[in-house]
Order: sequence, then structure tokens, then C-alpha cells
Amino acid sequence: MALVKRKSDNVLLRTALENFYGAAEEMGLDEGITDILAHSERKTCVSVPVEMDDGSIQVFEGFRVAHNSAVGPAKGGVRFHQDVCLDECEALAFMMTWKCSLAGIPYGGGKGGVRVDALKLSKKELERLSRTYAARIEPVVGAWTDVPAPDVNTNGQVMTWFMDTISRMRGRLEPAIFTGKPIPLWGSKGRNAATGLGVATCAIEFMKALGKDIKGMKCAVMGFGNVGSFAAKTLAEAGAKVVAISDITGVYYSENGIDIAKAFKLIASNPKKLLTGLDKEPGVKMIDSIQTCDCDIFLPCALEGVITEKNAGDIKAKYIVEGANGPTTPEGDKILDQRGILVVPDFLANSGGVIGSYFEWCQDLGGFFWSEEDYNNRLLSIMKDNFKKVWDYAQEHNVKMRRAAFLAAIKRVADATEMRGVYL
Ligand SMILES: NC(=O)C1=CN([C@@H]2O[C@H](COP(=O)(O)OP(=O)(O)OC[C@H]3O[C@@H](n4cnc5c(N)ncnc54)[C@H](OP(=O)(O)O)[C@@H]3O)[C@@H](O)[C@H]2O)C=CC1
Ligand SMILES: O=C(O)CCC(=O)C(=O)O
Repeated sequence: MALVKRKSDNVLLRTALENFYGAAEEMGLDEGITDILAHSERKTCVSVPVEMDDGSIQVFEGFRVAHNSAVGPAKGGVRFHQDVCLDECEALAFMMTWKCSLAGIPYGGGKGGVRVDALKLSKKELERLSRTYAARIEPVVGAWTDVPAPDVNTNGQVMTWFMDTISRMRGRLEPAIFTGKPIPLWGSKGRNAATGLGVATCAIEFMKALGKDIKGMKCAVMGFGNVGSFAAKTLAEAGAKVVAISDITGVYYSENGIDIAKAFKLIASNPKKLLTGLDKEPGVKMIDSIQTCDCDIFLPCALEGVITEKNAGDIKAKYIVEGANGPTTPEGDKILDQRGILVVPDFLANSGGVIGSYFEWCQDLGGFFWSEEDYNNRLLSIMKDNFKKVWDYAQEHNVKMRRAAFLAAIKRVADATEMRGVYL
């Protein structure tokens, strides 16, 4: 029977599936294996009732998806955001499978989330939400089954509530179920900065591969959360000029470069970690769109679907390094390609986070912790090797880096699936 391709109205799932099917077809992947890999192994939906501070009850929707575990346990973050839905979690879990495969680490893909405007919750409400979500997904997570981590609006504190709740339920400490934990609680020195450091390292290696120097290059970083802030910091430290940064309060631009250390101080002093007030700094002004601002390298590090057919034609950057998951729609991608704008794809550029989580998981299982220097040296060495692998393949076969990365990533999972058999 001919392969019936899955479709979705969700932009992220549609993008992920289209990219996957395109690569699977190009590599001549068996249709049965293609169909297995186009589906998720497990999709869990839970309700998350929370007692609010005013005594009322609100019920939120929660999800956890394990896309594929042929290579190893599912691995991927948990997102708290008002747009979270099952299709979005599935798309992100799907992309985690390819990310872990490309990175050469022993995991499949997972992702989860709660549909909630996290910024509207008090700390106590956030704790109750986190603990109830953890309790409800308890049957499907574990150090050898599915290992969650931070993503949008979750952090080390949330991972601690998750870990503590499940440890209490199981009557034993379960540190290796969650990564991205604080350092005193079985976390790793280096994990907090790992994703942004990896994104910036890809940008630096990218410029090197093109025979250019990152020093003085104008960079615009969208999103100043975990990924964007450390990407901007690393780029600035490497001598790049970070001309624009943004968060939900707007886009801050300075042609002389934003003082990233000041931006860090500002978010540290803001209860919601916002950049409010940065425009009061000398030379900084607010602009409308970071996507189309004047820069050499654009690094989307916030949310998905921000480069589309509506703005891809106006992008001034010549290079894009995708820190966020799924920032470019297939239509946007086509326009970037026609315009000769080169893109380092998300699941290569932002893989430093999950590679760092893998280090933390290894350390938790062994109860032996590394220095930050060891952690970063290993991380950078893997990131540079992986960038080179994808770059070289793309050059040799005259394909885009996104296609090259998909081809390499799918092969490892398809081989594992075939060798283990389809009855997983
Ligand atoms: N954390 C990790 O280790 C990894 C994360 N990723 C991906 O990176 C991306 C960012 O994640 P992460 O940094 O962890 O999330 P955070 O929650 O730490 O930060 C998200 C940032 O995006 C900003 N943001 C949200 N909406 C908008 C918008 N419409 N315009 C501009 N900025 C916006 C937020 O602003 P504000 O603070 O004002 O809300 C915040 O600065 C996501 O796609 C995530 O899946 C990928 C790999 C690993
Ligand atoms: O650290 C991890 O396990 C996963 C991080 C993540 O969610 C991602 O890479 O998108």
C-alpha cells in the first residue's frame, strides 16, 4: 500500500513533517519505516488542576509525547506557555528525535508542556502547577524511559519541583529523571548556559567555515531567555556586535552594540526577568521588528514560526542560526533559499542543551560530577564536530544544511528501528 503522509494544521508539526518526508524520500527510506518514524510512540494528555491563591480552582491542559525510543529513552523539555497543545508537543518531540540522533547521544525524542500563561502565576501557583503536572505524567517518565528538561518558561526550580514530587511518590531519590536541575540538586555545572553557548559556537564555526571572522559581525538575537541570553553573551565575548535583542516587552536596538552585561543585570533585577528599561541606556532605541533589522547574522532564540513568507523577503541578515525550535516555516525557508540566505538549522544549532543534559544524566547515574571546564570542553568539541559533519556533507552534496542534518539524523534512527524490529 502506498504511504499515506501525515498532515497537520499546526505550523510546527506541518514544518517538521514536511522536512522529514522530503529527506526520507531523498534517501529512499523504506515506506514502512518512514511511516513508523512519522508517528509518535506515546502521546499523553493530562488535566492539571491548580488551587489559585484566591482559593479558586483552575484546570490546565498538560501533555507529554514520546516520539521514538529506538535509540534510547525519550528526551526533551517541558514548556509552560499559553499556546501549548498536543500537536506542538508532538512536533517538538519529533524534532528531539532528530536532534539527539544527529548529536550522537543515546536518546530518542520527547517533549511536554502545559497550556498556561506562566507569567500570570504567582510562585506558589507555579509550584502547585509543576507538582501536579509531574504527578500526572509520573507513569510515563523515568531515567530509562522519558527524561524531561527545561524549555520555554521552565527552569531549574521547576525541575526541582518535578524531581521532588516524583521522588516522594516513588519513595526514593530520582535525580536522573529530570535534567537542567540546579547544581546543588544533582545538576551540572554548565547546563544553564549550554544551549546558548552551543548556538553561539555554531555561529562562530559557521563564520569560520565561510572564511569570515565573527569579530565585529552585527548579530540580532530574538528572545533573551535561557537560550538567547547566553547566545548573546557568548557572541559578545567573542567580539561580535550584538546590535539587537528582544523579549515580550519589545526589540532593543543599538548600532554600536547592546551592552549584554547590562542586559543581564536588568533581567536579574526584574521579578519576571524582563528587559523593561533597556531603552533608557545610551544609544539604545526600540524598533518594530527584529527579524528585519539591519544585521549580518539573525539568531531567532524565542519561539517557533517567526520567519514566514510574510517577512522572509525583508530579512537583511545574510546568515541565520536557529536557536529556537522551528523558527522558520517551509514557505519562509523557500524564500530564504531563493535569496541565498544560509541557515544553520535548529536541531543542529540548539543541540548544546540536550548534549549538556546528556552529561548531567550520565553524572546523575554515576553520582560523579565534572568541573565546568570539563563539561564545556566536551560540549564544544561535540558541537564543533557536529557542525563540521553537517557543513561538509552539505558542501559535498550541494544541499542545504537542514537537509544534510535530516539525512544524517534519520539514518541512525531508521537503522536502529530496523535492527530492533517494529514491535517496540
Ligand atoms: N532551554 C533549552 O535548553 C532549550 C531551548 N530550546 C528552544 O529555544 C527557544 C527558547 O527557549 P528558552 O530560552 O529555554 O525559553 P525561555 O522561556 O527561557 O525564554 C524565551 C524567551 O523568548 C521571549 N519571547 C517569547 N515570546 C516572544 C515574542 N513573541 N517575541 C520576542 N521574544 C519572545 C521571552 O520573553 P519574556 O522573557 O519576555 O517572556 C524570553 O526572553 C524555544 O524554542 C525552545 O524550545 C532549544 C533547545 C534547548
Ligand atoms: O535538555 C534537554 O533534554 C532537551 C532540551 C530541549 O527541550 C530542546 O533541545 O529542545
